[in-house]
This record gives sequence, C-alpha cells and structure tokens, in this order.
Amino acid sequence: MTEKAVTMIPEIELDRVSMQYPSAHSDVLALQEVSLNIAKGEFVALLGPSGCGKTTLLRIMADLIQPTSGGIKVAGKSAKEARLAQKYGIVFQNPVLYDWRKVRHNITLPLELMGVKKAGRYRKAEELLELVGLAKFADKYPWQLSGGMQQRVAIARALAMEPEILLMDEPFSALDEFTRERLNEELLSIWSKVGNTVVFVTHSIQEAVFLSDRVFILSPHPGRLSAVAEIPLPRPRTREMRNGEVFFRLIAQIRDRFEGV
Ligand SMILES: Nc1ncnc2c1ncn2[C@@H]1O[C@H](COP(=O)(O)OP(=O)(O)OP(=O)(O)O)[C@@H](O)[C@H]1O
Repeated sequence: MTEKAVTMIPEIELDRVSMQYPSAHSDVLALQEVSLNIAKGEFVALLGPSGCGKTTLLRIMADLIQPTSGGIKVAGKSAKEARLAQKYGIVFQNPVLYDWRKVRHNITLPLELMGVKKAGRYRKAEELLELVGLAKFADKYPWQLSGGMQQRVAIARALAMEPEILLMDEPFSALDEFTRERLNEELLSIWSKVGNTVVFVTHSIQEAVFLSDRVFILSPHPGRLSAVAEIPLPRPRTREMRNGEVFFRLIAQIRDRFEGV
C-alpha cells in the first residue's frame, strides 16, 4: 500500500478475495486472495492480460457477483448495502443504449426508475449532457451518434444518480486509438469536476498510466494481484505528457512486470 492511499479515506477494501467459477470439467480459480484498498476520490486501473480476473473483480466490487471467499467493504459497509444505496455507476465495454429512446431519455432512465419527477430528470440530463459535451445531441437517437459519442452517453447515464464510485469495464476498448485518447482526456476532465472514485478496467498499459493515480497489475491463472504501480504524473494530465520521458518510463516499468507472467 502506498503512503498516499494510507493517509486517505478507504472507499473500497478487499480482503483476500477469491473467486472460483464452477465448471463441468474443472473449476476455474478466477481470483486468488486479492487484497487491496482504493481511496475515496482515487482513480485506479485494474490492468492485466485477458483472463486475469479484471471483470470478475469489478463485478465483485459492484455486488453483481459474490466472491467464494474473502471480504469486501465499501465506505465501511457491505457491497450489497453500497449497491442498494446507489453508490455505483457502471459503464461497460458496450454502451448498451436503448435505440428507441433519444439521448436525453437514455440518460434520464435511471432517474425515471427511481421516480424522480420530469423537471428534475430533465434538469439533470441537461447538466450531464453539458458535462460530457453532448448538449447539442440531446434529441438525437443513439444510432445517430458515433461509437465515442455513444460511450459518452453511457458515462452520462452512469453519473445520473451521482454515484460515489464509477466502475468502468474496458469502456473505450472498442474505439479507434484517436477517439480513445480523446475520451481518456475527456474522462479525466469529467472526473476532475465530479470528484468520485473511479475503478477502470483495461488491458492497455498506456491507458492505465495516462488515467490513473495507481495501477493494480493482475496476473492470470489464477488471477492474482502481482504489483501496484504508483503513477507520479502531475494533474491535470495533458496530451503532451503522452510524449514525455516519464510516461514512457512508467510504461516500460509496468511492461517489465508482465515479463514472465
Ligand atoms: N461465469 C463464468 N463461469 C466460468 N468461468 C468464468 C466465468 N466468468 C469468467 N470466467 C473465467 O474466469 C477467468 C477470469 O475471467 P474475467 O472475465 O474476470 O477476466 P478478464 O481479465 O476480465 O478477461 P478479459 O480481459 O478477456 O475480459 C477466465 O478464465 C474466465 O474464463
């Protein structure tokens, strides 16, 4: 654990979390005794090759699945209590938007489900559309938008309930590199305004380094936490930093960690 995180309030605490999926042939040990703390307001990445248990870990944090053993606390409570208290916003790889609803109505959906009145829903949608830079597209349908814009709608929707924790599962991995880099910058700009805790799953070292305060490096078979890398790049992060020596050195250091994994 880094000094920085110790001095901050822990938001998510995992204590020796293991996950074994039953299988007809032999059970899959997707996670083995993963312990980690994420501080309130921190931006962390879960990084690792395919099959190392990143999505499983994120789903456990979101209380979508329960670990086989080990404990998880979110703001001192159980993950289930956190879920019921609407502490999470989740963004998946695929934006999962409703094509028959306008952008505005995709964003207001969680508010509708919570019984928020129309005026309140619309006010919030305006605010979020502004935040993600889509104010002009409120009345378009998702199929009229590019992939990157659709993912921004998904982010806005995930933020509708003002979640303390934003869980993102490879949200930009289906996008081209230019769009992905731009969305990385936009996400950081959004995060600097919202100030919530972000857990971001990726298998891109560059993306993890550019975005995060700390990178949790996972290794596969079974999924384990193999290292934690602190990212000392100052904030706000800028496009120029991608060409800097520090950025390249951090990438090389993390890549070295994967040697032999
Ligand atoms: N529902 C399930 N039933 C059985 N095995 C599963 C299930 N979900 C995941 N697994 C297995 O658990 C391991 C970890 O999977 P997980 O999807 O968490 O990894 P990941 O790091 O997110 O991979 P990727 O980057 O490919 O999405 C893999 O071996 C996977 O096949």
